Amino acid sequence: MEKAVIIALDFKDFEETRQFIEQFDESLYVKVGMELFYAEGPQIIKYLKEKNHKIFLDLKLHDIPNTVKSAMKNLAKLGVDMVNVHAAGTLPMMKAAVEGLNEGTAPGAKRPLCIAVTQLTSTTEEVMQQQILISETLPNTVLKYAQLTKEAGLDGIVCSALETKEIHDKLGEDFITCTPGIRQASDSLDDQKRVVTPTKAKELGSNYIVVGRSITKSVHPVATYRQIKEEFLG
Ligand SMILES: O=C(O)c1cc(=O)[nH]c(=O)n1[C@@H]1O[C@H](COP(=O)(O)O)[C@@H](O)[C@H]1O
Repeated sequence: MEKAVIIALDFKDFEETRQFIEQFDESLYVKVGMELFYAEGPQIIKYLKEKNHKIFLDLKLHDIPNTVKSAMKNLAKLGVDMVNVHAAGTLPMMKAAVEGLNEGTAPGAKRPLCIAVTQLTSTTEEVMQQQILISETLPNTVLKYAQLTKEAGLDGIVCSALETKEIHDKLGEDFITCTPGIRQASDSLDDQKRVVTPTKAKELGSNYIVVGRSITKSVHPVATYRQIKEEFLG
């Protein structure tokens, strides 16, 4: 199973992104989320692909099955490596997402991996129970959503590294766990709640860690990236 540090390019526009990317001379795995994609659209994907970076397009689709299917068909045409949905969209929506991706992927090309967000790493069990009105525990909710995700034919989930081990134990090592909410011990948590260090995420078996502000707001982004990569993959 592939393991990688994915850098979240949470920048306001193309220019900020270009300035960040040009500091690196190696091929990266980057994440383009709502902020950057809504500002720049497909041209940002084209730029990153031309620079030979792998791309996780994180738009967290959550709508009726027909809409998600059509949207995924269009996203597949961008030639990205990974996309995602919210598992809360339920089984029919997730199945439709995969159908759309299959239809949109060019013949002979590899369809983008598709993963589902279980519970956001900014959510605590208390908030989930009191505001989303899910009465289960958080680990049970993540597990149930992960089971539905697998049943729908997706490749894995987004969760906290805190949940990775149980997911791999129950659903197999091949089922991808992509884990944001990564912080070094000395970092500020910001809006994240279920937080893990890169070293701990490695121990717990995460396939991908997603790291944004710890790298992008660092005084030395390249050095910080290499250090996190060494901790997670080394
Ligand atoms: O799907 C995601 O990537 C995601 C899911 C989740 O549960 N939590 C989460 O933080 N993310 C994304 O991961 C990145 C984390 O950024 P930092 O908190 O700056 O490291 C952001 O781009 C979020 O949009």
